Amino acid sequence: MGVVRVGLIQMLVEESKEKNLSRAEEMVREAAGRGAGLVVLPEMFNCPYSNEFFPPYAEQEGGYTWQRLSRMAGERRVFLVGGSVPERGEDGRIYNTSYIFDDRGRQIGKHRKVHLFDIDVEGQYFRESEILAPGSRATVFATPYGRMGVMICYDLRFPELARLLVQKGALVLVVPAAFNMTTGPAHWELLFRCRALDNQVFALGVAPARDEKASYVSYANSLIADPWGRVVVRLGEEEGILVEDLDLGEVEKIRAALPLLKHIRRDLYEVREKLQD
Ligand SMILES: NC(=O)CCC(=O)C(=O)O
Repeated sequence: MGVVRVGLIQMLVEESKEKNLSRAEEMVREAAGRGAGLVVLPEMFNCPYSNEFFPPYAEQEGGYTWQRLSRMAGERRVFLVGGSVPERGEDGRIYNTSYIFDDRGRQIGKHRKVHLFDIDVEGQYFRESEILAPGSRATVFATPYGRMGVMICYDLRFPELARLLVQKGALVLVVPAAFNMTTGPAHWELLFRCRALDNQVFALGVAPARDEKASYVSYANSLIADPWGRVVVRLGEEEGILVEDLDLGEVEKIRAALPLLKHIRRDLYEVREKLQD
């Protein structure tokens, strides 16, 4: 367990996949140049966040976007959580998928969004389930700094999934996301602080920059919450990169002083993974 310098990429997502990939590449290069060892991209970073775009943008694992991500990680020598992209699964269904690479460009993890974003609140309607299929696994990956878990956006609202990741050893929750202008101001920071505090971990939220002209407007505000439940740093609505050192030793220190995870009454209740495929 050590100190990891993270780079959170809050990039503008446009309609052109090629431009999005080039922008991601540039910003990953900049984050690496500033010493980041782990870099994170936002949800659907290569594709506008809208159901109509998911099928034409979907690619299979190992496809063009995957190869570009692998190259970014390997060339820049960073661990890379490749935001998320529409994935065409082996079953023909489309998933909202995050690929994770080590600093040699080798895939070391893959998370398919488990909870699909189907909401109808005043100011925001979305139904991912009309196009996307849900994943069925809790994803943790190993780094030289410690283990980390991945959730994609709406997944963050489910404390059971965060707890499963923590039970599997995650010290950091990495969350590529794209909240909107209704739920973002109300819940974004609160959710990150809660998941960080109730699991005593770092929680990283990485969103696209805000584009008022898009059909779905990202709240942006990429941020880091620490195991004490504080927001350490936060961006605004513009494009930018958050580079920050996380001392993962803090997790152990805070857990020793305030032993929440030890005080769980496993004789009364439990969170358990049920694998489905
Ligand atoms: N892309 C998403 O899953 C959005 C989640 C969101 O905005 C929320 O309020 O939850």
